[in-house]
Amino acid sequence: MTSTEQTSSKDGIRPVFDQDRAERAVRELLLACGEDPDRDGLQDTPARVARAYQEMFAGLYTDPDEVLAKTFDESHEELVLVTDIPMYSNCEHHLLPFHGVAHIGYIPNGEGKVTGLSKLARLVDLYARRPQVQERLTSQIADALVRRLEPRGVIVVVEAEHLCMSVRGIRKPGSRTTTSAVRGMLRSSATSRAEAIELIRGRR
Ligand SMILES: Nc1nc2c(ncn2[C@@H]2O[C@H](COP(=O)(O)OP(=O)(O)OP(=O)(O)O)[C@@H](O)[C@H]2O)c(=O)[nH]1
Ligand SMILES: [Zn+2]
Repeated sequence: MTSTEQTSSKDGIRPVFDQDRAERAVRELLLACGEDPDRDGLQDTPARVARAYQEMFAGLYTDPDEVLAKTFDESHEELVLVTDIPMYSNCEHHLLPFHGVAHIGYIPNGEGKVTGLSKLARLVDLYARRPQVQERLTSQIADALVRRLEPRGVIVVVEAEHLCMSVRGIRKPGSRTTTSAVRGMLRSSATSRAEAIELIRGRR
């Protein structure tokens, strides 16, 4: 394996982005499409596309546990819910974007493990910025929260439109996919789960 193919044992984190290799691949793709990568408008395209992928897949190179490393000593023991976090990802099947919003709720354990609200949005960004499927994105966010905050419960809901279903293939623009991942007492207690879902549904 080359260094770029290595996957660390921890949560799929990869060590580096290989800019040269990505540029060569984009140039090849343009050639395969019958384009001339040396014509005026395309000369800088391989480098631009490579940089764009580095940015869109930046979550491959970051440890999610670092995002949640700092916690606050707050004794809050009821639901904390952040809704409508904008989310942009790329489906790993077609490398086309899927985008929408994420809603994240958790019930702290009352022993001081409360995270900063922005960290929930950072966690969405980190996992979204990888080649993904929506189901895995949703459960990875939930599982990172379980791992680091040891909360009483977690709920993650992601609503997204997949461009691979809009601009190609079945071509159904506007269709939305909703996925959820529910852990702990938000899974075991129907009342707690219903309260969280009601707050997510009634947010506007
Ligand atoms: N479950 C799931 N499926 C996804 C996601 N993103 C894309 N897909 C689906 O992945 C599937 C890939 O199906 P394939 O039959 O291998 O590929 P394809 O011939 O391009 O499929 P079509 O999109 O139906 O044209 C498609 O049904 C996509 O809609 C995702 O996040 N989750
Ligand atoms: Zn797709």
